[in-house]
Amino acid sequence: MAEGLLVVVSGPSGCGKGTICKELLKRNKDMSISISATTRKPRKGEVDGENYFFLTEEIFKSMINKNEFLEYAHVHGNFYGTPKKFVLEKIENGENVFLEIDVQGALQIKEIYPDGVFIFILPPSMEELKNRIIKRGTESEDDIKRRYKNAFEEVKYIKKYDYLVINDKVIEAVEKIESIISAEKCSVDRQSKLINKILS
Ligand SMILES: Nc1nc2c(ncn2[C@@H]2O[C@H](COP(=O)(O)OP(=O)(O)O)[C@@H](O)[C@H]2O)c(=O)[nH]1
Ligand SMILES: Nc1ncnc2c1ncn2[C@@H]1O[C@H](COP(=O)(O)OP(=O)(O)O)[C@@H](O)[C@H]1O
Repeated sequence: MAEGLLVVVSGPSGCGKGTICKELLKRNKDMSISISATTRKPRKGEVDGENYFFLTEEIFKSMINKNEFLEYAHVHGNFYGTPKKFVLEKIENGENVFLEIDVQGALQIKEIYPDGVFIFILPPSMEELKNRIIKRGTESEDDIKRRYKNAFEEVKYIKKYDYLVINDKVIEAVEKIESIISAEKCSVDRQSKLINKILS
């Protein structure tokens, strides 16, 4: 069986990564999303084991020591990491897995898994980004400032990614990502086993 795709989605806070991934999962039953671990405190309405695994710094660090993360990074003052087991099992099983992670994590994944598909999301403008973070209403004023400032650092890494999707209308961004995945699945490199089978 062909391996599933590992799809990395990054973008500044408030650009709409979460919204887009949620919609993608709703529409595509063969996709799953990796649930990250974090030391950030849960936002109102966030559920442990659904949005994130909310951990203490002590437990997070013990997972680092046990090599249980595919990648991890310190972002906006908290630790975030991708638990290894879930992602590797799904991919081996032929399923497509999304990682919604920051640029530091994406670069680590690129080193160990260059076959991944790397997508960067941008809002239509930085003004709109600020409006979206404010409108979401989940962050303190200091955190909004920090996330907005970090956005300008994160966008410096866009060229490390394979694709850029602008999230103006959610549904259009979702459709673009679905098209990227369809095209990637048709790539010659990813189909060498199938080519051999057909030609044998
Ligand atoms: N490296 C890494 N970054 C992550 C992971 N999970 C989430 N992030 C990133 O951490 C940042 C903050 O996430 P979050 O606190 O949910 O805030 P949001 O981006 O404003 O929704 C975002 O850039 C996420 O993509 C992870 O497992 N690893
Ligand atoms: N295309 C869009 N147009 C308008 N608002 C959006 C759009 N995409 C997301 N939002 C809103 O912007 C806010 C931030 O989106 P979210 O998915 O939480 O971003 P991220 O996960 O990148 O931090 C949310 O309130 C969400 O409803």
